[in-house]
Amino acid sequence: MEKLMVRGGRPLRGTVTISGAKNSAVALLPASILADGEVRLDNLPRLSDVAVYTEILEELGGKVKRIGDSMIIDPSRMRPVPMPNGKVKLLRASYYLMGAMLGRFGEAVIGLPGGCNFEPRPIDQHIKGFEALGATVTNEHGAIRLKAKKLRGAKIYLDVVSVGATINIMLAASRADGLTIIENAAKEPEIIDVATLLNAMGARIKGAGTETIRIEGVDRLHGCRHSIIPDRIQAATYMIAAAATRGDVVVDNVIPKHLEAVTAKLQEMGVHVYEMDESIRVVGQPTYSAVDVKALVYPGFATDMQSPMTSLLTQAEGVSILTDYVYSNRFKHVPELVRMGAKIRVEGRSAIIEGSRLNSARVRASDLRAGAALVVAALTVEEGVTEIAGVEYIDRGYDNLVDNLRRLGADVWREPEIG
Ligand SMILES: CC(=O)N[C@H]1[C@@H](OP(=O)(O)OP(=O)(O)OC[C@H]2O[C@@H](n3ccc(=O)[nH]c3=O)[C@H](O)[C@@H]2O)O[C@H](CO)[C@@H](O)[C@@H]1O
Ligand SMILES: C=C(OP(=O)(O)O)C(=O)O
Repeated sequence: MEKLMVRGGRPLRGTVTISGAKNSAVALLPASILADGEVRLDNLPRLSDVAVYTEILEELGGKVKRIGDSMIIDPSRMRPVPMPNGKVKLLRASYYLMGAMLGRFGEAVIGLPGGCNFEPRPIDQHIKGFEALGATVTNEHGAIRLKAKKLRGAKIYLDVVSVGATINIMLAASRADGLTIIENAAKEPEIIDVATLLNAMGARIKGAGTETIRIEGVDRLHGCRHSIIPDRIQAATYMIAAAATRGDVVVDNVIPKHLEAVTAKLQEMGVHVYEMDESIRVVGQPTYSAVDVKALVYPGFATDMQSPMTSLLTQAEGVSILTDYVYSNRFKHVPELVRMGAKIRVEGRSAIIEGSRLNSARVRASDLRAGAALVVAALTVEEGVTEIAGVEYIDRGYDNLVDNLRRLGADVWREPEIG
């Protein structure tokens, strides 16, 4: 285990290039299971979640070749190996194995997912979708067994807007007989990315990115080449860190449209933000106003950005209220920020944040974005070194974080965590 050491107080300056999106990559990798030829993914991020998923594909019998930031997956010899335990427990997105294996083999046994458990994260809508497509789904001691002789298209209305359920149903329905319609679908850019890959493989999916997705099932899906969209959450984190340190950073290789909610909120606080074609420049200012933030489904302010945003709001004058309407309890970063001197209290699904000066401390990341929040907070601290344990969570979702921050002028390094 390692910890991250941060000597803060230096404004971030320069350019950071954003990698491909984690939440796309962890859906596109299992989507390759559905093809009968080679799938090449470009702009693949270097993340522990991607490394674990690659090993899972190999355990299924896939041949995987990594060339720089690309990966070629040959799924032709894959088998429906049961995976009740093991690597599937290490990440949330292992649930996509259910939809992809059901689509390709008509069967799967997959342990309930792991990953960041900042609160209970049910998968009832995924299961409802698979059952509507004709699968039998049983929970056997914490592993989900799925079986279907033939999947049939169906109309599925999601009770809650769920990214994972929308993608999982798209994966299985691509190989079903007839038409599937998902109503109340999630609209996140990663869903469009998965639909783009599946369509390049020969699927017939329309409406991804809207609340109604129509999937006409096909008999076979073939290999293809696809470039993964930029990671809007990593990009938002650097934007927030640039503002928090009163720096001047160009965040490059982004789709500015995907970041509109964070851009608008930063501008409302008084941060100067300039959008270009494929980059965004963030210029920090000496003072910021308090603002209210509501984390919502896309195109709202993403829940994954709310923890780093909490850290930035400690730098504003006055009281900000941040409410998470997606995950009501996603506030495990708050006690750690309080340890650093932040004045924050949690009431129901809101964090009430008073502007305050932060100090260095020993803190622990309990999940990926809680870790990002602690990094942003630590970068603002004027004196001393902040020690952030739990770096393995941060490694799930930030490509090359230490080098990127150092290139921007931060004093950051990793050390072994002893004891
Ligand atoms: C790998 C991946 O892409 N992870 C993202 C994905 O997670 P994930 O796909 O797991 O999140 P969902 O969009 O499914 O969850 C949204 C809300 O719906 C609830 N729900 C979800 C499914 C279900 O069957 N039943 C149910 O009640 C959840 O508890 C949550 O309150 O979207 C989240 C919300 O944008 C992000 O925070 C995660 O980074
Ligand atoms: C919660 C997250 O990821 P996951 O769903 O993979 O745990 C995240 O990316 O912030």
